[in-house]
Amino acid sequence: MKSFTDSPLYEPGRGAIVHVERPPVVETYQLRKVYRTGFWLNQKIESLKSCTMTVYQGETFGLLGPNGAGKTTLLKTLLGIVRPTSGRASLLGHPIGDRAVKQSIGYLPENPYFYDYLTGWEFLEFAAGLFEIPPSVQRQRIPELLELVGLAQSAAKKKQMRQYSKGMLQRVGMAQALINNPEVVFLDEPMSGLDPMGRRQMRELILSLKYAGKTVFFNSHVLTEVEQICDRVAILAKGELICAGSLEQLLGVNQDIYQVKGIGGNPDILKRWVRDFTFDDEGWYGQLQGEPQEFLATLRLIGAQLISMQLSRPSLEEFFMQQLLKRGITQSS
Ligand SMILES: Nc1ncnc2c1ncn2[C@@H]1O[C@H](COP(=O)(O)OP(=O)(O)OP(=O)(O)O)[C@@H](O)[C@H]1O
Repeated sequence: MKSFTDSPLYEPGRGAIVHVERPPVVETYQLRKVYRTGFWLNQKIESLKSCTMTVYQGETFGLLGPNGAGKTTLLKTLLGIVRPTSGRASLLGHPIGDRAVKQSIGYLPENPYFYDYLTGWEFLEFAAGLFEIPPSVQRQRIPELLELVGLAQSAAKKKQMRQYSKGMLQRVGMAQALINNPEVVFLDEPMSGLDPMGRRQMRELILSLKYAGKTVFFNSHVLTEVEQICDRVAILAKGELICAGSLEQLLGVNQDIYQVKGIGGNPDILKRWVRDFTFDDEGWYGQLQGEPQEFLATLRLIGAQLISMQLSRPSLEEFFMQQLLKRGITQSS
């Protein structure tokens, strides 16, 4: 597979240059963050190294990377929670940290702290109060949001949050991130701790935000979900942005390799045509080696039936692992 870094769209250190007509919402230029730790603050941890990237309006953008890559640091820097050591960044055209922008952004932290003794409803009223949303608007918006995130009104009104499951807390957190009807939503590991059904609902919710024209920027380890919902992704490793682009740009479509699946026929003949030939109750499958037309003619001759034949491309997970291995990263920190 051709690496994205070989493509003309890629400039080392600058990530992808994608010509999109939409205005940029997030822009960073050589952003760097060094944490100082230790008793004398004499130990340095370089969490972000010269990070330059752009996220455009209306995009669903996924930031990927192993543990300790610097994803949360980047998100917190954009939100003005962490001060960059050097470099520049802007959010909705304003320098990061500008208070005027905070009205237009929503944020779901990775490990949110909720007030245990408040009900979900009371917590949302509290969050709405921070944005000075009038009570009449709150009365309409809170039930709408609860419905959107799939949390029952009765649970939100009656139960204190210390009695909530991880999934319920994540839903309240998401409702809180949307309370001000933000233009840009930052989600740090939104799928974490959710069961398959919860992940699916979160995925649908993120897609509904995208269709509503919001820009969604999220960090995730769940690459299969990212592959299904993101317009563009970037990979961060050891504080460095190693690539960024749309899934087509990063994964490409390998024109030569077809994944084939079928039933029947003589396995000995099929093995000559199908690499990694595998056979189970549902039939046989593998990668076609040879001319598709000749293969189809052979199938007719041996009485086999083709179920599917698709151009293959690596999954995002395979691409992700390749990129890390290329840089000698075999373990997360
Ligand atoms: N407040 C801090 N003080 C010192 N070091 C920090 C601080 N916050 C993060 N770090 C370090 O910076 C590096 C990047 O951490 P960060 O949390 O940004 O990574 P991450 O990609 O979000 O990881 P994860 O996927 O595990 O959440 C790590 O080595 C971490 O230990």
